Amino acid sequence: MAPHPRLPAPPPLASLLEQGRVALFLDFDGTLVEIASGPDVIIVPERLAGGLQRLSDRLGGALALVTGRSIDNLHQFLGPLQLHLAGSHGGHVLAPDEAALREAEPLPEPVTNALAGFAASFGLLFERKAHGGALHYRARPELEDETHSFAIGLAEAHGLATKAGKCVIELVWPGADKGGAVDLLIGQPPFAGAMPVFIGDDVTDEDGFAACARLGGFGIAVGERPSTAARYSLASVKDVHFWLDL
Ligand SMILES: O=P(O)(O)OC[C@H]1O[C@H](O[C@H]2O[C@H](CO)[C@@H](O)[C@H](O)[C@H]2O)[C@H](O)[C@@H](O)[C@@H]1O
Repeated sequence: MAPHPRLPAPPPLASLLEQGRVALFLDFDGTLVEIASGPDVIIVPERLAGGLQRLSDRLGGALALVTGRSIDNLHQFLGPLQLHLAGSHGGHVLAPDEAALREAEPLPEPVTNALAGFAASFGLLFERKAHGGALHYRARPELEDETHSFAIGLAEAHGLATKAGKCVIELVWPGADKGGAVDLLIGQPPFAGAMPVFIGDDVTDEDGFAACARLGGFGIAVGERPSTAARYSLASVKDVHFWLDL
């Protein structure tokens, strides 16, 4: 992938750490693992979980994964993790000992049924999550507009919110966003006082970039998607792994 057209590469992590403590907030899909044709067929490097754990130790525990996936789903791919985890776009946040820092409810059943029904009718993939539900149209990109209209209408009818991403639109509870996860975690002991840095590839990561900038840190956008709130960029998942020394 070509380098980001507008944003420079970040300074090396080692040089940031020479200046003071750093807290890292890492998106998962498209940042730590390559985008694949569906949520269940991603390829997770064997060394990834161990590498994240070592990086967290290097940062004194100031590392969190902040993902749109549910935390259970993340565990299926990475195994048990002694890390802070924010799933469902920040709607559900756990400390390393699994104490809940933020909890969320499942979506109402009629909403889940409506999403599943729409997916079945149009040949889309419905991803059922603990605290949300996603319609994936990667296999039928021509249905983007129709899928978005349906999801937005359904969300409005039930007082819910939507999150749009790469070939996906999801229904979530209002207030779930990655910036909120950063705001919550930066008040926790391993993160407090450290410079926050958020790395992500998708639209939903912009809230995380903006929160870090507001808190004196910055965002790093991954890939070619133009970012409005990041200060730096890295071209690919491979470059993220290199920058993090995973
Ligand atoms: O916040 P993230 O960790 O980036 O999660 C965002 C969504 O990622 C997953 O969907 C995306 O990745 C899939 C696998 O590569 C891809 O097939 C899909 O098109 C992408 O949108 C995940 O399935 C969602 O639940 C996450 O919200």
